[in-house]
Amino acid sequence: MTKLSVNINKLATLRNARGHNRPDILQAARDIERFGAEGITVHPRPDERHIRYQDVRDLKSTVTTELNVEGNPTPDFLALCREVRPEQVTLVPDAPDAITSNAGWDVITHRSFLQDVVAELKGLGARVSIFLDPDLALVEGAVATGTDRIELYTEAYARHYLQDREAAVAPYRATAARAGQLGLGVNAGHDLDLDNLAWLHLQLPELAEVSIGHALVCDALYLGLENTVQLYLRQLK
Ligand SMILES: CC(=O)[C@@H](O)[C@H](O)COP(=O)(O)O
Ligand SMILES: NCC(=O)COP(=O)(O)O
Repeated sequence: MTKLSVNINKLATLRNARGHNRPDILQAARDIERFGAEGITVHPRPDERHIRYQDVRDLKSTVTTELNVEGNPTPDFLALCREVRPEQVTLVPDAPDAITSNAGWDVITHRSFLQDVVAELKGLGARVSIFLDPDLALVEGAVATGTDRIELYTEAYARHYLQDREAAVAPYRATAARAGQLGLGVNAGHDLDLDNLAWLHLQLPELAEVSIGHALVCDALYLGLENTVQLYLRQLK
């Protein structure tokens, strides 16, 4: 079974557009869980342009499924993880000014750094996942960090899906299969949507979790949040 973790960054973007608390992202997280999602994902960025560090603290006592906190393990981010102890931490090598995540880890170059970070986070009780490009050559490097899971960066899959879905998914299928053989769990995320999700799910039997935000929140503007969460869940059946 593949779990759906809803990324609520874009609800915080909307809230931050005014100085008030509308939409209330804590209430939204509760509702998203009530509508059937199995996790809530947030990606606090250093400029706090959407999710704020205080949101992560507040979400920890609100979320009853699993809180997945994504980010680059800077000293501030690690201090937040020590305080909040999320169920899952997804390490993403973002530059502070990145518009959105745009690459997975170079797990070879950063092996020793990642080993230290993964060990500390696991010591806090978190499951750790490492954001990774779909590249077979990287899987053993990911194993060497001690991570529990990888999160496959699906931007390229989403970009090529409509042209040739078989070619688009092939590197993901191979990378997920290798990860599974080596004992790593497999998550996926970035630009997944109602068009491309079912095919990825069908082709990757290892897929434990998808985290989806941007497209899901856009769809919710037209379809409503409850209906949208359920439509995404249906793609994972
Ligand atoms: C890690 C990842 O794939 C990202 O998609 C991220 O969580 C989204 O962040 P933004 O909402 O800031 O684009
Ligand atoms: N880890 C990916 C994520 O949380 C959401 O990415 P996106 O759906 O906003 O592109």
